Amino acid sequence: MAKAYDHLFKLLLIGDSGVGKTCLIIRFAEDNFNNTYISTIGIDFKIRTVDIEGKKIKLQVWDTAGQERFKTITTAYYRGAMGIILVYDITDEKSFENIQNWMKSIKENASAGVERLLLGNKCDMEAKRKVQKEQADKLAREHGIRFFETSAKSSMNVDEAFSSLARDILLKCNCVCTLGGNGNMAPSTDLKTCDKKNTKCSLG
Ligand SMILES: Nc1nc2c(ncn2[C@@H]2O[C@H](COP(=O)(O)OP(=O)(O)OP(=O)(O)O)[C@@H](O)[C@H]2O)c(=O)[nH]1
Repeated sequence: MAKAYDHLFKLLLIGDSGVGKTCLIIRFAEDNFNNTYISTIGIDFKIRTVDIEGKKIKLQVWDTAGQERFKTITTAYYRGAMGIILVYDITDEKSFENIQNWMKSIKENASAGVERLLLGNKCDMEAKRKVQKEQADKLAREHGIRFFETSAKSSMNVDEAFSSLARDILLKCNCVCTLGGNGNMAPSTDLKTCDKKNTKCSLG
């Protein structure tokens, strides 16, 4: 039977508790939004397949708990990710300051060459804005990564952000495939880099 996708990319969202990681994933995967806040316990994932450059890209998007007490569990998943999305809340200055710590955590725990993306979420709450777009633009430039302001509530830039990260991974074509292809992301060694540009991943 033909495979339903050309590539499987594993993405991970990190950032302080309450910035909207779960809501961004739900908006992206299910086009839904809920105002109720239920803090993530540990780790979870959702799936959506998108078309990029004529390829079917299955995105397995992992949601991590922002709370410090889950750090040991969540950092174990960094190494399996091809793309990591750092999220802050534009109405919460501390969550933006902490992006530096999340960057450090990526350096310590993720695979070298992992694609990163910075998101300033809750941009529908302009009246409560504490972080200016220029500040985040500057930070993103310093780290050589892309930046979007998003709203999981209004859906602004959500698809664009995920697609842009998927496109960057595809173009870079580290083309990391799962060896087992069973949809599980083990904390450490189930990934392989095939570094063939724009070819179909045969290992997935
Ligand atoms: N106005 C607005 N509220 C949002 C947005 N995204 C999330 N929220 C709200 O912010 C709260 C926290 O959202 P979550 O997605 O659960 O936050 P999280 O980052 O996953 O939090 P942890 O699981 O604790 O790490 C919820 O009450 C959401 O409804 C947004 O884009 N705009």
